[in-house]
Amino acid sequence: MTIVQDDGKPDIFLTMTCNPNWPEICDNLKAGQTAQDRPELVSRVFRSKLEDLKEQLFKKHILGKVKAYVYVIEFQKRGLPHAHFLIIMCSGDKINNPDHYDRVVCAEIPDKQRHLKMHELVVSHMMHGPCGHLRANSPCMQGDPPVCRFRYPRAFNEQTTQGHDAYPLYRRRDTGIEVDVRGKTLNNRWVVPYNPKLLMMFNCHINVEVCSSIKAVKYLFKYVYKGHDKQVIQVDPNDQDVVVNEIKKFQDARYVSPPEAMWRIFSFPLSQISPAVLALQLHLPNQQMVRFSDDDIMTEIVERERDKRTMLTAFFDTNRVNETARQYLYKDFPKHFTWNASTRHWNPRKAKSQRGRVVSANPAEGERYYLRVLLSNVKGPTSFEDLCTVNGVRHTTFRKAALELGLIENDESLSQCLTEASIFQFPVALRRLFATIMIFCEPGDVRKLWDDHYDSLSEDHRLHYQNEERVRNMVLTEIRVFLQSMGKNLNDFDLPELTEDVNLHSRGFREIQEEYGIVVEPEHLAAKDSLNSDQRFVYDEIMGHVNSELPGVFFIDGPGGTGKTFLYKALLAEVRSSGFIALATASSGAAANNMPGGRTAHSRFKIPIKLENNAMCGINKQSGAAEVIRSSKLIIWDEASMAKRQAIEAVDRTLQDITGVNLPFGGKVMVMGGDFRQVLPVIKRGTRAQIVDASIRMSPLWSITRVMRLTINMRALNDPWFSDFLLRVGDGTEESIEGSFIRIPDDMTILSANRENSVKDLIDSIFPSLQANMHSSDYIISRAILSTKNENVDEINDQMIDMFQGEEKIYYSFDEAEDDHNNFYPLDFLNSLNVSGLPPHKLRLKVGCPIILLRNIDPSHGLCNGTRLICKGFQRNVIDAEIAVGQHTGKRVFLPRIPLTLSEDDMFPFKLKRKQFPVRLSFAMTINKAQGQTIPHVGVYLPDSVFSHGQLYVALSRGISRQNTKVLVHLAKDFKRDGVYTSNVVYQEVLQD
Ligand SMILES: Nc1ncnc2c1ncn2[C@@H]1O[C@H](COP(=O)(O)OP(=O)(O)OP(=O)(O)O)[C@@H](O)[C@H]1O
Repeated sequence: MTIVQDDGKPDIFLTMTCNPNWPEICDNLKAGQTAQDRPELVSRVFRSKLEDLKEQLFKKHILGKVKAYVYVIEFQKRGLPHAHFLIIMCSGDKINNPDHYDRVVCAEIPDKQRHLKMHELVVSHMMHGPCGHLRANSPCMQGDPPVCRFRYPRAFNEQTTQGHDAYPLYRRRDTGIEVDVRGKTLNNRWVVPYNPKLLMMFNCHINVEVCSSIKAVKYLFKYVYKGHDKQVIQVDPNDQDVVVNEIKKFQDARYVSPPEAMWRIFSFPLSQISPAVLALQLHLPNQQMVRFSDDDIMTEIVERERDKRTMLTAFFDTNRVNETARQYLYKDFPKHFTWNASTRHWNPRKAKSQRGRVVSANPAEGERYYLRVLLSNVKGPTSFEDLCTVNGVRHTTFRKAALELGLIENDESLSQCLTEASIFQFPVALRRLFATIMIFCEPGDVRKLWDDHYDSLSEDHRLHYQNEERVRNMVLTEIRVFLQSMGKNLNDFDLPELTEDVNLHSRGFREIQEEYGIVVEPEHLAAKDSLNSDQRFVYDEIMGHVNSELPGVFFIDGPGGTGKTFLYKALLAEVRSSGFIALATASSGAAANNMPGGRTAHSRFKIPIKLENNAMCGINKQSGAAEVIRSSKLIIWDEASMAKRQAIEAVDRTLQDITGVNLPFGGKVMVMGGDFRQVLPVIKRGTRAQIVDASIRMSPLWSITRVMRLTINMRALNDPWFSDFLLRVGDGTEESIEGSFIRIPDDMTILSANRENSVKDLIDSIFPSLQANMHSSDYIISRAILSTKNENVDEINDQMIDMFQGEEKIYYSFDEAEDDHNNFYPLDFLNSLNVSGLPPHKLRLKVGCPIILLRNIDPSHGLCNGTRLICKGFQRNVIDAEIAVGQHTGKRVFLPRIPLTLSEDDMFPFKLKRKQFPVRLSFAMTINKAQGQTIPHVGVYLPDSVFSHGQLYVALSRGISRQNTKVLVHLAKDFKRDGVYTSNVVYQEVLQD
């Protein structure tokens, strides 16, 4: 599954068409013959060119290192042979942004004077059409009115951008270059995208496109569907130089159904495809397949077959007598045993391993399906009965056993979740859980859940009040608050009516009440007296504006650790303690959680997800959301450097509209803060220029913003050398070699002679004496290892949970491909997907281990994407956890399983729905998730270099000292220098004034 872990996306789609004028063809034609008269010659030459092309692509890595590919060759009955390739690159060479697209693909006609040969090749092979009004009868013109089905002529385009469908919109500048093709004048709008090197080498039509979505796979497999001639699959995960001549090893692909083939692309490394996959029999007890002829007698058949072993029963038998066999799943058996069909025995394997696949079963088949589910998860069963026995209890059906093991979903799971949570006896947390279930878990019958669990939901109130109605109203009122903070109303659900508002303070707008309800911590109020000189200056300036009701737009520019959050807390406490409203917002939930009453800017201002030009936020002028803004004396927006300027501009326009004041942000005192050295706004597959352009610094608002700097690093106060080093890394001024490689000080590095040992060394240095400290939340939460990619993070988390003592709880997700009525995507395939942003299928936890939340469950109560928690207890359908960071530290919460789907639906050609607890382990986490957090003992694990602006700086600046920050870099083998170097990406253009 390495490919999907990368990001699951194929990178390049390439089509090569035979050139009938290749000398290898022309020179072998007899007088008067054309290529069409010699199909066998054409086919031979084309295949040999194809071998050359593969050599270039997969051995010489001309477009980057290739991890896997699949191709289809079409020998059309008429027309020229051609081949389509779908190529997946190795993780370091993934084609992820338009700058990279431009290095691989060109869609312009080269200048004739400067690149004559290239110019001629493009004109001969890469110009589409003409079609449209230039040639209405071109075969590509279809529909009514007819349009070119390849959408030529394309629009001119100054720079490459990401299109909405599978392909990017390549750069096609209006250069004025025009060429004559088939009697018409064409320009860059007609160029079929190509790769210059390949075009030069192969002198034929060779279309190269970057696939930015999996939808391209569907396109490719259309050809397999059509039953065309051949297709070959190769996946090479270990980059072994396996010499395989697929042309010789054609496989008739007509019988491979497309999803199955896609599944193979995603599932199997080459070594596992090449030997045929052994289909493992699957049958219920005494229901194996039996062969007989028409004249066989029934009783004899039964007698003959009764004791005949099948692969499955022989698997049980082997497990009974062979202890080593018991460590394998049925599907993995062929890797270690060979099946002897005549003796009907599994014998220990001596030769190369083989891959097995249990014959598929559809959920509609009932028990056979559940048998398969059990076999896919339970190791070493010795009989059908043994498979049905869970924790010593023998179940009567496979379904019940699978249910008991948590492998399939219980229809009653939501009700059980509440029952299990009620055991912990935290009625407030239970009410929050009830609201969470209503919002996220799609319960079928809310009223029944309410009725069944009312006693536990109301337990605490019933102790104090006798009046039934009042108690019910109190419970409902509280649930309403949770619902409202998540943007929903009580009336949206089938619940009893609230007959009296028990909350006497809730007159007026809820948003206003909430703000007035924020408790000012004495510690924050006192913070103004311990501000350093920089902080004091900024504080006085801002409070001067607040007190004199003067408008003002500020930006507090401070490197990580210079006390921005500390200062915000002091400002918020001061304004609030005087009885005024101060709104605390931040770009990320994690940063919002660091401030009392903090909300994400998106939820506070209702910023639209799609930010068109001149967008406005979705706040109604008469609403509480508008009123609370109008009433506020101060607005803070932390991490504004991470927000898109279009979002900030939308807030500016909206505030002017709401307040009716024609001044920036409606004349409010707006305090933004952040650090441009840290991660910038996320633009999916954006170019460097697009990312930079999205920064607030590029906004017209920047010119009226007063920038104030904090320079004293309070986090690393005791280690001035370290804070200077961090600044040099962030500013990109640390001395570098080979462009961007900087040296990590020797005492901060972990030596990486051997990958496995060095990872262990890193873990030991960040989590020393783990066994003795495992149950100290402070110890656990003050440490983390950061890395760039999920796969590296998973590697560490897997090791750490093994090291953690205590009973392991495994939660399996329930996965489905939505609307997959034909069961095209087998469950094992869905389960095997490990996708960033979704929890794993197999979630392994232990009491005391740290986890990180992957969704905004209830941001105003501290449960947002990125919140770190500590596991306190497990039930089958609920996790009991404690918030471990931010304002809500110590709060107990119950987490239910919730259905999660991928926000990017172009990741797979189907919609994956995974029902799982929305958490991952967080001994290790990605650098982006750690932004804004102080992690006193921080490890930075860099098996690959960082790839975006500010990542290395964010990782290092989570720490507080050189001594407690450790970096592990896996250096390239050919890197021959003293010391450890790693790449540091800094976009200078966002740092310079
Ligand atoms: N004036 C101060 N007195 C004492 N401690 C301070 C002061 N200012 C900041 N600190 C402490 O320094 C550490 C870093 O401060 P803070 O988290 O506010 O920095 P930041 O600029 O918000 O960092 P980042 O950008 O990385 O989130 C915190 O532990 C904070 O409590």
